[in-house]
Amino acid sequence: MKRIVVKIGSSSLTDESGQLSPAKMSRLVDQIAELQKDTDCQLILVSSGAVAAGLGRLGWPRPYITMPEKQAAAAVGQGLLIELYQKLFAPHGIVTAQLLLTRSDMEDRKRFIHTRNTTETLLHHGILPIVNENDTVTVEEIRFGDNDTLGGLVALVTEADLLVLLTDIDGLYTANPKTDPNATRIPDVWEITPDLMELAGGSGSAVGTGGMRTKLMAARIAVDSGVDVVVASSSEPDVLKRILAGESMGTRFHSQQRLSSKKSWIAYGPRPEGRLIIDPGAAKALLERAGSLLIQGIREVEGDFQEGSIVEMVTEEGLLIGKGVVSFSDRDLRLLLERRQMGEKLRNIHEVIHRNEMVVQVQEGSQV
Ligand SMILES: Nc1ncnc2c1ncn2[C@@H]1O[C@H](COP(=O)(O)OP(=O)(O)O)[C@@H](O)[C@H]1O
Ligand SMILES: N[C@@H](CCC(=O)OP(=O)(O)O)C(=O)O
Repeated sequence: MKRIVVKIGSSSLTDESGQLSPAKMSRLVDQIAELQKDTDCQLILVSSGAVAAGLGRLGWPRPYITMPEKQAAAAVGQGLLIELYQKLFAPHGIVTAQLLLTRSDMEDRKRFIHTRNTTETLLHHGILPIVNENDTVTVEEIRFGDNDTLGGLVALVTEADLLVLLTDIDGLYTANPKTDPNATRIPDVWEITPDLMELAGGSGSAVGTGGMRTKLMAARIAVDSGVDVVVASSSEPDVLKRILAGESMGTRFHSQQRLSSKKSWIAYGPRPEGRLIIDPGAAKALLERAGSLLIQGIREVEGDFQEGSIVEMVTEEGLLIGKGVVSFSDRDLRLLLERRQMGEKLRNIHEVIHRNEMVVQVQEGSQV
């Protein structure tokens, strides 16, 4: 059984006037329904379009709206979006479910697991989850900000096999083809390097958010979690079926390894609440011997955090070595460092971050 997350961008769901396009949506719905019925695939849809649908219905001009107006438009539009999906999926006998998530649902381990359990239950009963950001309640601190990142995290939560980002362009190009006519498509990506990130620009349409840049960020989350990613054009006939049949379409980002679900969550779920400055010996043990972080390797403690919080491990030169679940609060760690300074050996203190609870970054953005 294959599990596929399909993310559809606003431009693929709306017409030139910015309103939801039933014609575009039904073409995509028919493909998803066909896959769900005729293959052994489980599908999860991440759909944008709430803001566009709301603005379209209300007739508000996009360039002049405030954040509360955008959120109000999303509240109107999300209802319209789901109503239309339900109407289009019903003739196929498919029941849909709406999941509205915020960043904090991914940061909190319990809420992350509840999201996973709910999704599993829906899939088990053959119900199609349709996910969007809960735009109405999100303030900057708890926003994903774009649905590409949300798609990457949904692929991580659901331990998907494939993430398909459907958009208005047939993949990643060497430059934004809307501004550079010499740009050529890149069919395969084996490593998302900083140079590749440089190629990706912002959105090319009035309704899109993030452009190719956020698609690459989403691809990084997914490939690090062992999920292949395809960026392809939503208007290509039978695009989903052809991708699943192995046809080379758009740009495929190949995953190299599969981190455990817990490690993927540590890497991309929560924001770190503090930093541990570690010495060169500890950095070497983490990078070369996959060791745990011991109290002896810590030089300094920064931030306010509790046992169980996620913290970063950084060298004195500022190089980020990794992230992990810390076993002590910042207060207790500071106390232990003071006691060490006073000559105590601290031999009976167990790991500050256990190796099973950490993700080590050998270079920016890649984990082992
Ligand atoms: N290097 C690039 N290759 C392809 N597209 C790019 C590139 N840089 C920027 N883009 C832009 O990204 C857009 C797709 O992203 P976006 O507008 O956010 O769509 P969506 O609403 O589907 O998420 C393309 O239409 C294109 O203008
Ligand atoms: N949550 C927003 C989507 C924001 C977004 O990322 O849009 P897009 O770049 O079109 O995928 C909405 O439903 O309008």
